[in-house]
Amino acid sequence: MTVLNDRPYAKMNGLGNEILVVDLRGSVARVTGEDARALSRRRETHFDQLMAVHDPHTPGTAAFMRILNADGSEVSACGNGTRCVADLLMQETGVRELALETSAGLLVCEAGIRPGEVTVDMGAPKFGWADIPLAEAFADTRAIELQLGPIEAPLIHSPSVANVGNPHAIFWVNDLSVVDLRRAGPMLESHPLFPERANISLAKVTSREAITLKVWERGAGLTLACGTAACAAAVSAARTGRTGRDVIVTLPGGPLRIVWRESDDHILMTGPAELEHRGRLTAEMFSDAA
Ligand SMILES: N[C@@H](CCC[C@H](N)C(=O)O)C(=O)O
Repeated sequence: MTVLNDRPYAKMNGLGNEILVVDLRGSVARVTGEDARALSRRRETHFDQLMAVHDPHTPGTAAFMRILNADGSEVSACGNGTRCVADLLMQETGVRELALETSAGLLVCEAGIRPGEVTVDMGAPKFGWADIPLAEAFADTRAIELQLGPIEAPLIHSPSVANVGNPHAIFWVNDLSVVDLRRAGPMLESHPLFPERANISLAKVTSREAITLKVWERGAGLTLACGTAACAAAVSAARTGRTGRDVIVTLPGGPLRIVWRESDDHILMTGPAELEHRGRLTAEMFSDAA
């Protein structure tokens, strides 16, 4: 019998990015990659990211979170999932501010003006080639050498790269359908330049304050929204002079506000979290027959 049997879960979403929150507080149970893949295959627990919520490791924090993609890989950041967990724990305890911990550090979360709205301090971005990480040295990561399509007339090229807790490549385009991300995404995600793979975005800057974004997520595929991709696109746009530091990033699932604060270099992401249903995990959810 799986150790996850009878654990409570909440099916949520952040702008349509499907999030499964599994509450493991008070137990020593851990979600394996295989568990995650099994849950993701089921309709009622289907997810892009699974947020496993554990008892806090650090005094003063509300919980420790492990994050797994639908393919079972473990990662250290998920913007939409963080808002979902924060909203759930804020509803549970009545607080309007709390800190969550991941393997990458602390994330301070604050309730917004509208119900379900949360602002997360995502910390400072990293731009060094080894921090992304890239497989080879690039002095300037605002535009690296990578292209798709014919050598003399590439369809997309020279992405900006950033690490906002996870690796992102942002291709600047005038037309978001210039390439089919369903086909191009898997190739670029696993390109030899990205030793830990990467999240791949097409970004269209529509004004100094607005970006439209489509994302192919590492380990999950095309999603309706990706919080960290919105952060990576916003800081990369500001860094390359395309926008200011306070932008609305519109994804297929809707908009996120991203502010890259000058005083401490931190990124603030604001957007909604929505609860769809709650349930309890059962042993049969992990069996092949399910
Ligand atoms: N949907 C997420 C990002 C989740 C992790 C990503 N797929 C990765 O592998 O780095 C978000 O909202 O940030």
